[in-house]
Amino acid sequence: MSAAVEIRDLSVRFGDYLALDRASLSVRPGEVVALIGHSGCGKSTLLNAVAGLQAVVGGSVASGGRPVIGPGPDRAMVFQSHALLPWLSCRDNVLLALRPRFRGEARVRLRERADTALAKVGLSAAAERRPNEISGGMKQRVGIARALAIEPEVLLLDEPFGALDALTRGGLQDELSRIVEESGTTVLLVTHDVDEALLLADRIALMSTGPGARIAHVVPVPLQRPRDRRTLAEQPGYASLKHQLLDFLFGGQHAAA
Ligand SMILES: Nc1ncnc2c1ncn2[C@@H]1O[C@H](COP(=O)(O)OP(=O)(O)OP(=O)(O)O)[C@@H](O)[C@H]1O
Repeated sequence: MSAAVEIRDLSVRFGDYLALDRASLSVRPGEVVALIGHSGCGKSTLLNAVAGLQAVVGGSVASGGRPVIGPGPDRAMVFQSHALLPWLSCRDNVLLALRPRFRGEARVRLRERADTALAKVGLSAAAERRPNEISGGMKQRVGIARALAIEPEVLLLDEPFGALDALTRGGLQDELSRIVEESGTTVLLVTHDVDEALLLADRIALMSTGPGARIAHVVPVPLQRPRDRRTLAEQPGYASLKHQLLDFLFGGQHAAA
């Protein structure tokens, strides 16, 4: 079976600055891979390249065995800022993403799809509300509903909970974990949060610091699922894994491998 996402020797340059230098990562179908690394190392750049939003100077990205040459309905991105249109209701924001994906489907069917996606993230009651009438956490949920509604093969999450308070973030991480386990969607998640990575990921890709960043190590997370944040730390291996990740981030081992 081909990889869900295959990043091979990817290089990205911004003028004189070589941000990524031959970065490689393979994500298996249904796998959740978290990408962590220092601020500015190139995590978003890598994710944007997978989304087809970033020009590259070398290497390749494939999604489901097909070369990525631009954005496509097989990949959906959720950004840190929710990027909702303020004049549309939550439902209409989701519908906007759905229409080009399911062209030709009846309005009533599209609406059903939007409402199912909103229900998955617990927002049925807010379907008619506009973004300025809901909280930051709810806006981020709409962003996730919008991404899920197009039934992508790969969900690309760029620090989706970074702007939220700890309590809201925890709730959304639990929801995401449940949704991903139920749907079997492949996920590539950029995060700064080691605990988030350990809660959600099957493997954690550690990115070296730029210029010339690449994937320095990939660490498996063999913790039992379903994972519960309240008992996760008691699982055997948790403490040493967390240690290893913090060591990488703060122990000076983050230079290019
Ligand atoms: N459009 C651009 N033009 C010039 N330089 C850019 C551009 N986008 C990113 N960079 C540079 O490329 C490097 C990688 O940026 P990127 O946003 O991918 O890092 P990141 O790891 O996602 O950072 P953070 O964790 O802070 O969000 C940084 O040094 C950044 O300044």
